[in-house]
Amino acid sequence: MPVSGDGRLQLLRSQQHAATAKERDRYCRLAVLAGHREACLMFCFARSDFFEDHQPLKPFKSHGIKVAFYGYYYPSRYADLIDDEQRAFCCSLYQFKEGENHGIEFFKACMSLLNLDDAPYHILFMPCSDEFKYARRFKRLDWYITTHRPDLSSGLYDVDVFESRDSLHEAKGGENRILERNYRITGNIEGKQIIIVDDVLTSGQSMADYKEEIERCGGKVVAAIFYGKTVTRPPLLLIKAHVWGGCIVNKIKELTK
Ligand SMILES: O=C(O)c1cc(=O)[nH]c(=O)n1[C@@H]1O[C@H](COP(=O)(O)O)[C@@H](O)[C@H]1O
Repeated sequence: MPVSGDGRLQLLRSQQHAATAKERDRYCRLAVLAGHREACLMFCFARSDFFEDHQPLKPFKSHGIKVAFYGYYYPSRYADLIDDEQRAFCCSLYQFKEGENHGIEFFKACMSLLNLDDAPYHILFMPCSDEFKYARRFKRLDWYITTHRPDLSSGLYDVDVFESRDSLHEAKGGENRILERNYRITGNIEGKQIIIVDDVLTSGQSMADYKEEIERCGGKVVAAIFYGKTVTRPPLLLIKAHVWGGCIVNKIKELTK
């Protein structure tokens, strides 16, 4: 039976207030079956285990190095489609970006996963849109590394962010955008084993570009850690196929019981 616009909205609201992940999953599936477009995204965000290639705190290889991230980042346009926990994580990520959250827990959690046993390692932070934001974002991790981590050294001052540029995600061209390098590596990183630290991993283009520049200056990049990884958004058809497929399989199971 077709579900009215009001009915679809009701299903969507129900899932937003669902008490458990199981309930949320059920309401999301119902809303997808009822034809609600936003429910597809909600379902996809609620079930990253189905739709994401990489999970938080599970290292993977990319561009020949080990990569780990702390949690998923949902851009603000998706704020209404995520749950409280996801929203709280994004909020902590914004605070990290603004230098209001020191990021030490994130750093410790991701570093311990890398299982690197050939210390010392040198930490290089990803240059961002201007030198003020760069220092504000990373200065407390720099403090933590220099005061508490004899196995590491901090390269906060190895990088000179010499001019401001637009935020990368306002740059046109998607993954094919031309990255404008607004920094130079001025410290001596020759022969050092480098771990890159950044706030968000999206396409991986910035990481690859930074790695190239670090290696041109004689460093060897072994790993990269990120506070968040931007969630991927698969085609709606794929999400619908997943939900409809599951529904059909369940029906067949019921009928053949
Ligand atoms: O601050 C940004 O420019 C930014 C906004 C955003 O929504 N997502 C995002 O990834 N970024 C930045 O873009 C860089 C990663 O983008 P990719 O090169 O696509 O992996 C990171 O340095 C982020 O700080």
